Amino acid sequence: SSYYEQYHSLDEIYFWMSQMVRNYPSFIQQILIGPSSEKRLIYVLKIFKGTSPPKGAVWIDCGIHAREWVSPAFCLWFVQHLIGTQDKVIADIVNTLEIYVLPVWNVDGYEYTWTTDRFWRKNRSRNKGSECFGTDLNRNWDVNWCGKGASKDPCSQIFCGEYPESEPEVKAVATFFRQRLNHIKSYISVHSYSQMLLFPYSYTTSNSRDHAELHHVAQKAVNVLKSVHHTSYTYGTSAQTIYLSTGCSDDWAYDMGIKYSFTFELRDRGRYGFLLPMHLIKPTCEETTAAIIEMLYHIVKTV
Ligand SMILES: Nc1ncc(C[C@H](C[SeH])C(=O)O)cc1Cl
Ligand SMILES: [Zn+2]
Ligand SMILES: [Zn+2]
Ligand SMILES: [Zn+2]
Ligand SMILES: [Zn+2]
Repeated sequence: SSYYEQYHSLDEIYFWMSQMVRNYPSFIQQILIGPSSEKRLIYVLKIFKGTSPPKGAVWIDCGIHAREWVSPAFCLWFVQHLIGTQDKVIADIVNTLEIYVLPVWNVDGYEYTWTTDRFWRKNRSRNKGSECFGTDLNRNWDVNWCGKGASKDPCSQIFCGEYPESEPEVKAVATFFRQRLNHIKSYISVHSYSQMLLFPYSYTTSNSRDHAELHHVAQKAVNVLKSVHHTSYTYGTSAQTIYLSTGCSDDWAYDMGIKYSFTFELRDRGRYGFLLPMHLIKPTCEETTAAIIEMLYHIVKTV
């Protein structure tokens, strides 16, 4: 099976990124956004094919949670698809918007799942006064930090960290966003598993002021997704659809003014869970790509 139908180690993904930049220097740039807590480098790829200045940017991150391996697999697939396809809709999008893709956010945790513990979720930072390592990078954001759905226990899988943005992986992305606030129009975070498309809020069950539009975009995306391989997704606000949680990246982005803020939970619903077999990478990436292109097409019409 092809390169894009396999899971790849961190070193392989670093090599893949350098190859993409080398092979498509006019379309792809590599941006170093900061070090991880173990001093590995965190890179974002910027994809743009336009000749006139971009009308805005969209952000897609993968691998915030280490064990969710299909997420980085999707980011690699998606970049390859943006570059390799002749699709008119995609051409329109990459000629108008810059696409920022972060293939592996939690680099230390991802490496750890390859070497030591396949089910690790958090990053690998040391916690003062505790034997337990790691903070949940999706509970460390400065938005109702460490309230419901997060824990102050360093040994918890949803440990919120010492303080908001205490983790270098979070600080790097937050800084990147603050430098580009009016430029970035959409935030999409890719997780697994449960087959859900979620949007703010997760820190309250109330609807956001943009609920109707976000609901519309999610509904369209889920319908397009289903049309590819008959995969059913649920969708709605995080708090109403899964659980209340605080300090999440999508809520932070939304409250910073990035209206089109979404979290994907890819396949499956629990049969394989985080251990999604390689032969399901292709259908998962095909359906998710179709859904995200539908969303970006809606967004590109609004800029
Ligand atoms: N805003 C959010 N959107 C989705 C989720 C679910 C993921 C599932 Se891996 C998580 O718990 O971090 C959690 C939050 Cl806080
Ligand atoms: Zn996750
Ligand atoms: Zn609704
Ligand atoms: Zn099918
Ligand atoms: Zn629409």
